[in-house]
Amino acid sequence: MRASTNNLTGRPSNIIPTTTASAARGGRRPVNNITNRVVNSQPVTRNNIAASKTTSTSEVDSKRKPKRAPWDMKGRLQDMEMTVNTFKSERDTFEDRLTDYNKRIELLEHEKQNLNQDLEQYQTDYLANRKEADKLSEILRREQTERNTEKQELQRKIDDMEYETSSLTRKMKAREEEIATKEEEMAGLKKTVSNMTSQYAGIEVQFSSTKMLLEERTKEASGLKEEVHQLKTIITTLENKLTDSDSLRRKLHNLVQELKGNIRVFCRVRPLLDEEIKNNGGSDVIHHINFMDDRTLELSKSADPNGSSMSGLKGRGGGTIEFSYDKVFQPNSTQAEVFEEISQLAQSVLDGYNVCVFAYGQTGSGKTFTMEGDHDNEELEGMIPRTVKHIFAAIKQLEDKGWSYKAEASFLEIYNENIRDLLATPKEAKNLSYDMKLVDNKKNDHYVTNLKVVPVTCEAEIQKLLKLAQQQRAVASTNMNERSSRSHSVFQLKLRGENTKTSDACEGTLNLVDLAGSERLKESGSEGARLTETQSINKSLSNLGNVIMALGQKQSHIPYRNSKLTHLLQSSLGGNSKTLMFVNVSPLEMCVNETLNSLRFATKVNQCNIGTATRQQKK
Ligand SMILES: Nc1ncnc2c1ncn2[C@@H]1O[C@H](COP(=O)(O)OP(=O)(O)OP(=O)(O)O)[C@@H](O)[C@H]1O
Repeated sequence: MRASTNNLTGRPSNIIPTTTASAARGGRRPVNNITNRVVNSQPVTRNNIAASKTTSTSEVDSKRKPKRAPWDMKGRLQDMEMTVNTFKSERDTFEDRLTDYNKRIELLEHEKQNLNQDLEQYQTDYLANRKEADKLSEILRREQTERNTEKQELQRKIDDMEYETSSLTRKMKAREEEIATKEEEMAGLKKTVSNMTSQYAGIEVQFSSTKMLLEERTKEASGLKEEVHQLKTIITTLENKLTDSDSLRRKLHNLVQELKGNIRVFCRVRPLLDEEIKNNGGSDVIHHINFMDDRTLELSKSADPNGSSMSGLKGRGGGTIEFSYDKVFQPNSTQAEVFEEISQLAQSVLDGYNVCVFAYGQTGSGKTFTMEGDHDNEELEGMIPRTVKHIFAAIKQLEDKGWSYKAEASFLEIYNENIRDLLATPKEAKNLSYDMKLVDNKKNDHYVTNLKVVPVTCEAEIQKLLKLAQQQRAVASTNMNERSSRSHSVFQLKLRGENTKTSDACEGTLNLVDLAGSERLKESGSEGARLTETQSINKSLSNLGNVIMALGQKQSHIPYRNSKLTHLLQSSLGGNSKTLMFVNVSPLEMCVNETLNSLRFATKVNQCNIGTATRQQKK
């Protein structure tokens, strides 16, 4: 156990050295004082003693007066005794002082011990304080970190707020400007309002007068309404009458057609081609043909010393002759204009009629152009593609009325009285023979054995077939035309319609025929194989004429079987069908004799009444 302490030094309170009593009384004793005191105090050493002894001996020597004679032994003994005594008393003094010093050393030792204890205590305290200080600095560090974070957070908030403040200030400024503008506007508006108010007063006056006027007009309008109502009734009646008259017109149209024998003839004169214009001195005027109106043309011919015929009067020289047809198309007529005139026929096929369209004329007169045209140029497309387009568009429209149609197409040519399938490739057609056979004995419907009949659903499919056929058509050259086509081509489209709403059904066939060139043997200058071709063509064309004439004259025997062409078209030529013949005419003056023949043939055909077309209804 440590002695109880009463001061900061930790020295036991009961041990107070005399030398430090005053310091102890004054509180904490400074260590330096002790050190100083120890340093300043004289240490008890032999030298010190000797010094003090020396001092005492000299003092004794100074008292030794007078100096004793060497013989004075007694005196000298006395002196010596006195010196010994002096030494003795000095020794005692030194011993006392030594004792004193020892005590002091003891005290200092004790004090040193206390100081060491104090030092230990200080060190312990120091360590404890150090630990405490570390703890506190850790806390302080943490606190600082937290405070820093808080400070940063607060700084951020301050920044945000500053930003917000600045944007609000900006907005406020903008608002202020807006307000100023609005105020300006308002001032303007106020002015306008006041202007308008004065105007309004004027308008109000006007309004009341207009109101009165309106009342008058309303009265008038109600009268007019009544009138309109009456007029509407009249219009409805008229419309009904119009519908009736339209159907009457159709009836009359059909009646006219019937009266005309259902054969119509259109004449088309082609324009001069570029090369021909050059040869014509750069002019496209056709001098020998005069167009009187859209139904009549006049052909003139200068006197011919060789005596070619004009009006059948051989050798009588030049003159003019007039020809009239259902329509005459001049050289500048477009394909679209021509088609417009035959579109009704296309419609008739859908209604269940057989329709036959021929193109007749000499080589190079424009038959193929009229029937097929240019497949790659929509504007120049001929009657076949246009009819097909028209039919498929009409089929689509008729769907709403409950009609659905099935269509089948075939395309053949008759060359030298032989049939060739234009839709079959040479490989497909190899070893096949094409003959005409009756579908059944009761009817005159014929079909061609082995002929490719392609079901078609759209115009595009037919266009493909037409292109294929065009590639395959036999084109032979003659003196008359390099692209002369020496065969008849027959495009056939069979349509079968059914109406789900009315249970009606019908069947119609469309025949579009591009006949071979009609030039006479003499004009064509043909020889050898060409001669045979021309003879064959002439034979079938003249037989076509014979059939039409026989039909017109209502003969009991119609010579259909005399040629493949008439045989094939038997069901489409006659009372049952609507027939149209294009007579194509060359504009070349050198071809005037052929033109005359063609026009005469067409006139004969036009004069025929081949019967009444009947709709082929199926039940
Ligand atoms: N209306 C027309 N407009 C412009 N060019 C035409 C017209 N008619 C015919 N042609 C042109 O005249 C030339 C002869 O016509 P196309 O070949 O049609 O005669 P074609 O009577 O069919 O002859 P072929 O008997 O040899 O078949 C062709 O170059 C054709 O493009």
